[in-house]
Amino acid sequence: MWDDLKSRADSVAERRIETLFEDAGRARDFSVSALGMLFDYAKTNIDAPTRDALIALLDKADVAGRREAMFSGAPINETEGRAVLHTALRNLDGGAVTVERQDVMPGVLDTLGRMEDFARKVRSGAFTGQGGAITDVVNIGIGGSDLGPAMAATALAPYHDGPRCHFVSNVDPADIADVLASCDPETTLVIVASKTFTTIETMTNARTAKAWMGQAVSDTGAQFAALSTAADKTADFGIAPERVFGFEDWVGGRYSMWGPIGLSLMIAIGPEAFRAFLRGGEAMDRHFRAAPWQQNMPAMLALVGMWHNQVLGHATRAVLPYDNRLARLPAYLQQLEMESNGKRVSMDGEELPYESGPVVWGEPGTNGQHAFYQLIHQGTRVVPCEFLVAAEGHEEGLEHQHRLLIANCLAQSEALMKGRDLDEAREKVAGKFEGDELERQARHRVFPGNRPSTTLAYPKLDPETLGKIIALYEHRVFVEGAVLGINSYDQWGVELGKELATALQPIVDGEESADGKDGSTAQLVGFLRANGT
Ligand SMILES: O=P(O)(O)OC[C@H]1O[C@](O)(CO)[C@@H](O)[C@@H]1O
Repeated sequence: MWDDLKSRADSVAERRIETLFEDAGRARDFSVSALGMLFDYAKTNIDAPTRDALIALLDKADVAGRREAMFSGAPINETEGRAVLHTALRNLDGGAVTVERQDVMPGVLDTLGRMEDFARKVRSGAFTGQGGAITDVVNIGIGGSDLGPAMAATALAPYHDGPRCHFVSNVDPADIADVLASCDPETTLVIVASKTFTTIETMTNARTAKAWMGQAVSDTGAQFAALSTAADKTADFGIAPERVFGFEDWVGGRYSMWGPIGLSLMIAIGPEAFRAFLRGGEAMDRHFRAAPWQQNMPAMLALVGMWHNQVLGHATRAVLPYDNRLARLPAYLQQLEMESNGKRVSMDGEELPYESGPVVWGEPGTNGQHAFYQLIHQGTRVVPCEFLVAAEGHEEGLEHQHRLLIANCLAQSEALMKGRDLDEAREKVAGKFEGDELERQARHRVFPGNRPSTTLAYPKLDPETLGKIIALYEHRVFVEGAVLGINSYDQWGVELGKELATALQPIVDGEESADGKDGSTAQLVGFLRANGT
């Protein structure tokens, strides 16, 4: 199958994407419309037979069967023996979802209710700090316990009507110091977000926050809440059970923002808006389970990605939101996609015969245009681009600026596809240069074009739409993992560095010698210790 796709790739290598638009129905046929959103992949070199061959991958890998295994609570995270049920966190209709014959929904809905109750009290001032109503919420967490709520808090800024919300993740003391400098300990709520409650960065920052608060507040524990699967450890930290919001190990860290890990977001935007976010995710779940593959947005998003990465060999993918509030989306997707599908062996431990998931990176437009788009348009590598754009912004009276933003987004995908040939480039410089110099100058102005991109267009970045977009990307990762035979739900690749950091700590502290370390590491320790550590 992969060989068939590779030979298709060879046969279309010289074809210009724009020639595919000789078919007047191309745009409609090579798009998916669902849930009020439009995913347009017409500006790729995928034709109908290629699409059929890609869809065949789904059937070969029994993606439909695996999808139902996931939704029904089977332990599809096979290396850890766990179910994968973040979808239960947004299953607002509460229909039974069973893990080991136990319906998990009563627990999920009970925790959601407790979160809403707490969020309302914080927002209304019924829950206070020593100095009165809470003015600032500091979420301390890292990876999945940070990126989701931090990304969404930025995305949904127009919906914030609660206390200010801050996110601390890095063990670099600069991170927490900068945040705490703007907060009053007497009116700050600290939320320690950690699935395991052992992550060294988070626990170190939590202790720092506790010490900071302790200088002004007599009962610091009363201004702390915890989001974790480890109730025993949250108790040891001194956080009362009524402010501990638990979840189960079938929620992966990078899939966890729909449940307790979303508490800081819920406090910022309110429980009703948070429910709208959940409803968006739930709607995407229904779509993903029911839509035939060709009309299935997550499936087609995944297949287009695999065509570019595994078949054509484009190693990276740029995520380019023309929506400034999605500034953290690329970072969020880096964890979601690269921690999930950045694996070198398949589920059964065999080396993958193809590339794993791509490198994902990006920045909002139009900023990126003035930074790295040069390489995207004229560099030697092809970087498939994923544009996101809203039909409407939130800024009344500035609609003309939003239209300018849209024009820029559409212009980029058009420029990537069409490019500019040497004749056009010559015309651009004719009159300014002559002879050989004209030729030389013209060559610098050639855009090869034929560079693929997709665009996800949606009405407006409101909570429900954000929920749809995030669930769309989650399911894309699932489909890609299922086709590649990867376990998308473990992350052993983060372990080695953690273990070595623990072993290096006493060496950096000067308590142990660096003898026995490699020469480079020993030299760096020596330099850093000699210069201030
Ligand atoms: O929520 P925890 O347990 O603190 O983990 C934080 C992050 O660390 C990781 O386990 C690995 O870095 C991520 O998967 C996770 O989101």
